[in-house]
Amino acid sequence: MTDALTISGLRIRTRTHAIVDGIDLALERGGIHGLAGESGSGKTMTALAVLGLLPGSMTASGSIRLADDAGAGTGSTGAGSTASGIELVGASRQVLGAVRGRRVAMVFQDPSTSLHPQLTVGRQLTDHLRHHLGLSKAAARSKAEALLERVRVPDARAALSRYPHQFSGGQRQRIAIAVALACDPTVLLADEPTTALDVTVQAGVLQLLRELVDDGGLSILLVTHDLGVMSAVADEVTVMRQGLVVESAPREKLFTAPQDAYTRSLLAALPGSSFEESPEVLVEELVEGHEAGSAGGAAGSVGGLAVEGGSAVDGADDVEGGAR
Ligand SMILES: Nc1ncnc2c1ncn2[C@@H]1O[C@H](COP(=O)(O)OP(=O)(O)OP(=O)(O)O)[C@@H](O)[C@H]1O
Repeated sequence: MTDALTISGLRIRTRTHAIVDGIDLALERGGIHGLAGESGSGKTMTALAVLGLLPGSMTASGSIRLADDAGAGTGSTGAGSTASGIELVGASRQVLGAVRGRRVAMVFQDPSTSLHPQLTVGRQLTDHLRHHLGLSKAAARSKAEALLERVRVPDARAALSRYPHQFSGGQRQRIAIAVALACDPTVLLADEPTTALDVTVQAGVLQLLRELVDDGGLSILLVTHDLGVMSAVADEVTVMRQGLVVESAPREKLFTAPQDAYTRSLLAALPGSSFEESPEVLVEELVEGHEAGSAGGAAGSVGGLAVEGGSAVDGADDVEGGAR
């Protein structure tokens, strides 16, 4: 398999109707694939179907194949694993259990979903590492510190002793990403990972996702209703509407020559210029857009993003109330 994840003819149904009605999507290895579309179009259910986590009232059919990379992640998933990948639709609990967290991890809009409020960050990370990877206490602590450094949480060693509420929203999302990366997954499903964040920290988290992919070994399916977010970091973008794919294209093509009328209407709703080649340039544009957008009321889009200050990744998030 050349793609990290290949979705073909995916259908998700309730007893009465189709939520997702036969979609195809290929998540390229080492890329960020944006899944965009209006609320209710089926983006989240598509991501949940990858991990076999759909609500009990829904069933999935079609195919979701995860590349079965030799040496990737933490080893073979056993049953269900073939040369052409691991089929996840209809997979057994054993296969899904081996894939979840270890080969495919997920981060959500609200980082509290994956962080226990009454346990220190270090305890959560080390428990996770010891349970899944069987590391010794010392090795787990050392890897936990390295993970926090990888997601650019300042003063990683001290951060291990703190509780989630002692961090700002942006830092908490970074910690949730660290937990997700603990077992070196090959695929990260990120569902609106910046939507709940203050405008001053969104771009920094997006830039972190870009860096994690560029460092190698990780591919990201980025679910968001916000095409501005897509323009900043995605390599490919798939646009969904009412359970169907309306358009799928490389970022530049989608933003400069959208083929579908619905995509064009989404782009027309973006304030100002929304596409540039370089994420760094975009981060600057996003700040300018935000400043202009604050006056013009361009809610929830390109105009709502800004850097975190300093290195454009770290800094303001802390200043705003990071480690206290
Ligand atoms: N537990 C559930 N039972 C039945 N239908 C559901 C359930 N959860 C979501 N749905 C429906 O499934 C459809 C797709 O929802 P989904 O969450 O995938 O949309 P989305 O594109 O991610 O939008 P949003 O960003 O608003 O979450 C929606 O019509 C929603 O109402």
